[in-house]
Amino acid sequence: MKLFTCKQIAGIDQLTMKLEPVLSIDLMERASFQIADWVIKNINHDWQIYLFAGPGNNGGDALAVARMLAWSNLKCTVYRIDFGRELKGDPVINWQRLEEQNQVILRKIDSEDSIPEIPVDAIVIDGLFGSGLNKPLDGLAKEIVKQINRSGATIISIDIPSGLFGEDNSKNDLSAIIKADHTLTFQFPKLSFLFPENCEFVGDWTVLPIGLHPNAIEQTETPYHFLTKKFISGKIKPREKFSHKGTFGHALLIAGSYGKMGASVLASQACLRSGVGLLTSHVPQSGYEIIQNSVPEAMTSIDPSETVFSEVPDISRYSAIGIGPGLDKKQETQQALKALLQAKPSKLVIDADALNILSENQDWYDLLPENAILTPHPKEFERLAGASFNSFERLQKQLQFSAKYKVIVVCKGAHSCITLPDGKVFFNSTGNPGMATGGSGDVLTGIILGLLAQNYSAEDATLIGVYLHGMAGDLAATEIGEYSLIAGDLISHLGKAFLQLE
Ligand SMILES: NC(=O)C1=CN([C@@H]2O[C@H](COP(=O)(O)OP(=O)(O)OC[C@H]3O[C@@H](n4cnc5c(N)ncnc54)[C@H](O)[C@@H]3O)[C@@H](O)[C@H]2O)[C@@H](O)CC1
Ligand SMILES: Nc1ncnc2c1ncn2[C@@H]1O[C@H](COP(=O)(O)OP(=O)(O)O)[C@@H](O)[C@H]1O
Ligand SMILES: [K+]
Repeated sequence: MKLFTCKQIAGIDQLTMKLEPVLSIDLMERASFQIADWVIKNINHDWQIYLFAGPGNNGGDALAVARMLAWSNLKCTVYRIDFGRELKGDPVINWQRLEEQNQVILRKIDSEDSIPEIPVDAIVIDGLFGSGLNKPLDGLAKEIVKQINRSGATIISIDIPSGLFGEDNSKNDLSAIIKADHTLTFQFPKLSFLFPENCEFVGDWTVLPIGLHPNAIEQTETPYHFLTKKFISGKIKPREKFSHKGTFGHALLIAGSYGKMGASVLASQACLRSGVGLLTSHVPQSGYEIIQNSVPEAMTSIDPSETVFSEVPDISRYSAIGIGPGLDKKQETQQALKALLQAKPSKLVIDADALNILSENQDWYDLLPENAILTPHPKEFERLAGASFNSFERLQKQLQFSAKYKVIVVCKGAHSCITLPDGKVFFNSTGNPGMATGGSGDVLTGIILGLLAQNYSAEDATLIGVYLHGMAGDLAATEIGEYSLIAGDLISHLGKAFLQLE
């Protein structure tokens, strides 16, 4: 699914009106109906509803929603912010329709004194400002936001929490943004919803389709995408009847050190469960029995060192290489990593300590082979590319890094963010907080490695791997819940995740 900036969404709205064609007031009616329908189905009908309407179309939506809720006999009061300027366009029509309906109490807020007290057991519907916000809220608007946030009431924001920008909030006033429990957003999630620091404003979010025109969406170019099941399913290759283990590649995994062999075991198992033909796990001598016992399907390559990775084996036999989980950062490991990079493997996934070593030797970045896949969590990314003030800024750094070194970067998190050298960005839609547990990342490395070895392109191996990993986590969580989920459960649910994609 494509994701757009607020400005682009306004353009798609306009194009929809022209192409469908539909009048703006009717599009607003359609959008508002979706909101009202969700509210009617999801809230306690005994509760008082306080609707706050701003001066633009977001306010227009709120006015239409109030009228629709009154049809179902919900108890609504509308508070319209009055900046002393006349309402224009569709909000005027919706105001008149409310007056004619005469079932909703109508109030205006023109000073701080007229901001209502809101009881805890009320529902607030926030239609103050939407995607047309052009500067941080201040004055009366900010005071209303603060009063709503203080109330403890359940807050439902229309389209976007008022005060939040759809993309960059680096310069925003964070005390002037609605903290919604639910955000009901039209057609597309806004980019800012995918950044962890905005969770306190956005709450749970739901996308409500409002029938924006497919051609308008198609015509509008964007680098941003949200991974969907349909998109990923289309990339999975069936296994041919006469295929054999040679068809599915031979992966080399360089992982584990004394005391951290679990990383190698988890990544090896995940790699095998991802459909690879053959796997060789390169381990230090002390890891030999562990890997043989825990992953009998894997072959082994034994390092001369008793405890760490210190020497690159002959890599010519392997179709893809994964390196990093549990490696440690000893001097000999650092030199061996450098030697591996100098050998220019054509398909490479780099994780964990291999990334940490890289970030301590930044002059090696130029050695990164084209289309290498780097899978840092945000802290590892910070070590690689420097600190960022927020996720939006981090995304810009990530895009620069991908473009400069021609590599794919996966910044892992609740919505893992994938950047490609050509500037495309993909946010993951699968996964859950149960996956915030040691070893989850090692499993991801194994999955991506397995797919790479099977000759998926670096881009596809990354997109499929990230999506599948989260999906395995979601399947595991439905069975055992998020609390007890451990990395091994991701591996045992990979098969079911593949089945869902077929
Ligand atoms: N365009 C369309 O056809 C549709 C738009 N929809 C709604 O329309 C919204 C966008 O509407 P608008 O573009 O009118 O924008 P908004 O409703 O977000 O508000 C824009 C108004 O607020 C003022 N404003 C902006 N920032 C301000 C600030 N910091 N302090 C005080 N005033 C400020 C602007 O001058 C303008 O009058 C969407 O979020 C969505 O809720 C929906 O009705 C669906 C269809
Ligand atoms: N709250 C969350 N929601 C979805 N996925 C998550 C969440 N927390 C962690 N994950 C996923 O779990 C993995 C954790 O990786 P990482 O931080 O490298 O862990 P480790 O180093 O312990 O293996 C990532 O793929 C990340 O996307
Ligand atoms: K809003």
